Amino acid sequence: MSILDELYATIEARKGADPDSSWTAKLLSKGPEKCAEKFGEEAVEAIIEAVRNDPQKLKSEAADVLYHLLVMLAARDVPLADVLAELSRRQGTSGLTEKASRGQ
Ligand SMILES: N=c1c2ncn([C@@H]3O[C@H](COP(=O)(O)OP(=O)(O)OP(=O)(O)O)[C@@H](O)[C@H]3O)c2ncn1[C@@H]1O[C@H](COP(=O)(O)O)[C@@H](O)[C@H]1O
Repeated sequence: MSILDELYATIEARKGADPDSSWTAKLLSKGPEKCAEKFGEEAVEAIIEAVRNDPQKLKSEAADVLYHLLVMLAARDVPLADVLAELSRRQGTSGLTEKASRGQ
Protein backbone atom coordinates (compact mmCIF):
# COMPACT_ATOMS: atom_id res chain seq x y z
CA MET A 1 0.00 0.00 0.00
CA SER A 2 1.42 3.40 -0.97
CA ILE A 3 1.48 6.40 1.36
CA LEU A 4 -1.34 7.95 -0.69
CA ASP A 5 -3.49 4.81 -0.25
CA GLU A 6 -2.77 4.82 3.49
CA LEU A 7 -3.59 8.52 3.80
CA TYR A 8 -6.82 8.11 1.82
CA ALA A 9 -7.85 5.22 4.09
CA THR A 10 -7.13 7.40 7.16
CA ILE A 11 -9.22 10.23 5.69
CA GLU A 12 -12.09 7.83 4.91
CA ALA A 13 -11.94 6.56 8.49
CA ARG A 14 -12.36 10.14 9.77
CA LYS A 15 -15.79 10.46 8.10
CA GLY A 16 -18.37 10.84 10.84
CA ALA A 17 -15.71 11.10 13.56
CA ASP A 18 -15.94 13.77 16.26
CA PRO A 19 -14.81 17.06 14.63
CA ASP A 20 -13.00 17.97 17.86
CA SER A 21 -10.90 14.82 17.64
CA SER A 22 -9.26 15.40 14.27
CA TRP A 23 -8.47 18.13 11.75
CA THR A 24 -9.67 15.88 8.93
CA ALA A 25 -12.97 15.11 10.65
CA LYS A 26 -13.44 18.84 11.30
CA LEU A 27 -12.82 19.71 7.64
CA LEU A 28 -15.08 16.91 6.33
CA SER A 29 -17.86 18.00 8.70
CA LYS A 30 -17.89 21.40 6.94
CA GLY A 31 -18.96 19.73 3.67
CA PRO A 32 -17.55 19.05 0.19
CA GLU A 33 -17.68 22.70 -0.87
CA LYS A 34 -15.44 23.76 2.04
CA CYS A 35 -13.06 20.86 1.27
CA ALA A 36 -12.88 22.03 -2.35
CA GLU A 37 -12.26 25.63 -1.25
CA LYS A 38 -9.45 24.48 1.04
CA PHE A 39 -7.89 22.47 -1.80
CA GLY A 40 -7.96 25.61 -3.96
CA GLU A 41 -6.24 27.68 -1.25
CA GLU A 42 -3.51 25.09 -0.83
CA ALA A 43 -3.01 24.86 -4.61
CA VAL A 44 -2.55 28.64 -4.79
CA GLU A 45 0.01 28.49 -1.96
CA ALA A 46 1.93 25.83 -3.90
CA ILE A 47 1.78 27.94 -7.07
CA ILE A 48 3.23 30.91 -5.15
CA GLU A 49 6.19 28.84 -3.92
CA ALA A 50 6.76 27.42 -7.41
CA VAL A 51 6.86 30.94 -8.87
CA ARG A 52 9.13 32.12 -6.03
CA ASN A 53 11.35 29.11 -6.74
CA ASP A 54 11.57 28.01 -3.11
CA PRO A 55 11.95 24.19 -3.37
CA GLN A 56 11.73 23.57 0.39
CA LYS A 57 8.46 25.48 0.79
CA LEU A 58 7.14 24.04 -2.49
CA LYS A 59 7.75 20.53 -1.13
CA SER A 60 5.73 21.32 1.99
CA GLU A 61 2.93 23.05 0.08
CA ALA A 62 2.79 20.16 -2.43
CA ALA A 63 2.25 17.76 0.49
CA ASP A 64 -0.61 20.00 1.69
CA VAL A 65 -2.08 19.95 -1.84
CA LEU A 66 -2.00 16.14 -2.01
CA TYR A 67 -3.60 15.81 1.43
CA HIS A 68 -6.35 18.30 0.59
CA LEU A 69 -6.92 16.67 -2.82
CA LEU A 70 -7.57 13.36 -1.04
CA VAL A 71 -9.93 15.06 1.44
CA MET A 72 -11.84 16.65 -1.46
CA LEU A 73 -12.12 13.30 -3.26
CA ALA A 74 -13.28 11.55 -0.08
CA ALA A 75 -15.83 14.30 0.56
CA ARG A 76 -17.37 13.52 -2.85
CA ASP A 77 -16.99 9.73 -2.45
CA VAL A 78 -14.56 9.49 -5.36
CA PRO A 79 -12.18 6.59 -4.56
CA LEU A 80 -8.47 7.32 -4.94
CA ALA A 81 -8.28 3.96 -6.77
CA ASP A 82 -10.52 5.39 -9.52
CA VAL A 83 -8.21 8.37 -10.01
CA LEU A 84 -5.15 6.09 -10.12
CA ALA A 85 -6.95 3.82 -12.61
CA GLU A 86 -7.60 6.86 -14.81
CA LEU A 87 -3.88 7.73 -14.68
CA SER A 88 -3.04 4.10 -15.58
CA ARG A 89 -5.44 4.22 -18.50
CA ARG A 90 -3.66 7.31 -19.82
CA GLN A 91 -0.22 5.71 -19.53
CA GLY A 92 1.27 5.09 -22.93
CA THR A 93 -1.11 7.50 -24.64
CA SER A 94 0.23 10.82 -25.82
CA GLY A 95 -0.89 13.92 -23.94
CA LEU A 96 -1.96 15.31 -27.32
CA THR A 97 -4.18 12.24 -27.95
CA GLU A 98 -5.71 12.70 -24.48
CA LYS A 99 -6.43 16.35 -25.22
CA ALA A 100 -8.06 15.44 -28.56
CA SER A 101 -10.24 12.76 -26.90
CA ARG A 102 -11.67 15.51 -24.67
CA GLY A 103 -12.38 17.67 -27.70
CA GLN A 104 -9.77 20.29 -26.69
N1 LIG B 1 -1.33 15.24 5.89
C1 LIG B 1 -2.06 15.84 6.68
C2 LIG B 1 -2.17 17.27 6.64
N2 LIG B 1 -1.59 18.21 5.86
C3 LIG B 1 -2.09 19.39 6.28
N3 LIG B 1 -2.93 19.21 7.31
C4 LIG B 1 -3.65 20.22 8.08
O1 LIG B 1 -4.28 21.09 7.18
C5 LIG B 1 -4.39 22.37 7.81
C6 LIG B 1 -4.15 23.39 6.73
O2 LIG B 1 -3.42 24.44 7.20
P1 LIG B 1 -4.02 25.89 7.26
O3 LIG B 1 -2.95 26.70 7.87
O4 LIG B 1 -4.52 26.29 5.93
O5 LIG B 1 -5.27 25.62 8.20
P2 LIG B 1 -5.81 26.50 9.34
O6 LIG B 1 -5.27 27.87 9.24
O7 LIG B 1 -5.58 25.76 10.61
O8 LIG B 1 -7.35 26.46 8.96
P3 LIG B 1 -8.25 27.57 8.33
O9 LIG B 1 -8.78 28.34 9.50
O10 LIG B 1 -7.43 28.40 7.39
O11 LIG B 1 -9.33 26.80 7.60
C7 LIG B 1 -3.42 22.41 8.99
O12 LIG B 1 -4.13 22.51 10.19
C8 LIG B 1 -2.69 21.08 8.89
O13 LIG B 1 -2.48 20.44 10.12
C9 LIG B 1 -3.02 17.91 7.56
N4 LIG B 1 -3.75 17.23 8.48
C10 LIG B 1 -3.65 15.88 8.49
N5 LIG B 1 -2.82 15.18 7.64
C11 LIG B 1 -2.76 13.70 7.67
O14 LIG B 1 -4.03 13.21 8.06
C12 LIG B 1 -3.87 12.31 9.14
C13 LIG B 1 -5.05 12.39 10.06
O15 LIG B 1 -5.07 13.65 10.66
P4 LIG B 1 -6.18 14.02 11.74
O16 LIG B 1 -7.47 13.92 11.04
O17 LIG B 1 -5.89 15.40 12.19
O18 LIG B 1 -6.06 12.99 12.82
C14 LIG B 1 -2.56 12.72 9.82
O19 LIG B 1 -1.98 11.65 10.47
C15 LIG B 1 -1.73 13.15 8.64
O20 LIG B 1 -1.15 12.00 8.06
